[in-house]
Amino acid sequence: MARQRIPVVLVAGFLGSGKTTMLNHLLANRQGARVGVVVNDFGSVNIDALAVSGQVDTMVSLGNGCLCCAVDASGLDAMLGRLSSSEAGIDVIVVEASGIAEPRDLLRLMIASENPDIRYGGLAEVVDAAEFESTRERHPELADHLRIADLVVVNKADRVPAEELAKLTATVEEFAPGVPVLVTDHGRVDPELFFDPKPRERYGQLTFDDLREDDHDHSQHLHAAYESVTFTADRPLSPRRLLAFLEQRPPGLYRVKGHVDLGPRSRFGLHTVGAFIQLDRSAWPAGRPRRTELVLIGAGLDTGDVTRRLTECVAEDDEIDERGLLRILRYLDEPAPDQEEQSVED
Ligand SMILES: Nc1nc2c(ncn2[C@@H]2O[C@H](COP(=O)(O)OP(=O)(O)OP(=O)(O)O)[C@@H](O)[C@H]2O)c(=O)[nH]1
Repeated sequence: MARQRIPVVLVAGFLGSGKTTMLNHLLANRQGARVGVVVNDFGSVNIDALAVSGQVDTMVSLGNGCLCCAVDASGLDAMLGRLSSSEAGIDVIVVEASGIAEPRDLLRLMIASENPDIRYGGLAEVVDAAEFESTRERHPELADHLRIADLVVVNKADRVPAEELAKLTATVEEFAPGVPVLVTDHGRVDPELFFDPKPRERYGQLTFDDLREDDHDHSQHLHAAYESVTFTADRPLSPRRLLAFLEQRPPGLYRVKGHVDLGPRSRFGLHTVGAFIQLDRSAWPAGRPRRTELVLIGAGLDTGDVTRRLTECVAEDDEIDERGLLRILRYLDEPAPDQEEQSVED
């Protein structure tokens, strides 16, 4: 069985854009998922850590200094190592970048990590709608940040008239073509964009969440809308066409999760966040039908178009496209040669 890797979500944005507010919203609405948090704070007063410490399950602070100044990934890796250990029982890790951290450096640190228990869960860039123009003037690198984001959260929509907001959103989309943009206030984005809520355990001991039930912030349950598409196919997909779909993803597509049938070998788990694609290989569970089952999530998605494009990925014949398979296997997480022998043949 393939390991369940823990997604690591990066939350970036300039000072005061609403990162901590969004983090608090995610924590308050985590619906049973256990969230680990890494806060990259500055100075001696750990304000961000204090703001979230009331709700978080496991808190690891980076202490003084800027994460992006670290020469290698060892600092972050150690933090992620502690949070991803099986004893911690964490389902998702959120790294809140400091208001002056370079998201690109953070992303590099994350991707360079050799921790086998985690996977990249996406970079959300939080933008202050009310301060967008002035931030852009002071920090021209904002355009760069938007481009590398997997999801842009335009926050503080309550502080800007609708017309201005529409103009601003169009500017963001110009900077970051194809990147989904969610407009919200007080960081109210749906946690499902980042992690999967867990069904609450009803038997046995009370869970940590049951004990903390009263802490849940019911006033913040509204959140910015997104679309999702479920796609299933009983015939294998063409690896070549699926790869083309993933590499030229439909505008607004943020996340893909599920598993795909690419011909008579293994079952491929598929996770994508923005442009990041990861496959892992496992055997088909006994007694379960071999079929592709995917959930696709995005903002501003043309759901009909997504379904149509995926339907076109279904292979026309039973011939195995070995070359196409090789190309898509570039995204395989563990291309260990001996796995070939372990795969289940029809
Ligand atoms: N009106 C309004 N205020 C907001 C919204 N989101 C956050 N705020 C406020 O904006 C201020 C900054 O929010 P934070 O969440 O601390 O921002 P941050 O990005 O974590 O800030 P740094 O850690 O300094 O980079 C706080 O006073 C929030 O209460 C919003 O949507 N609307």
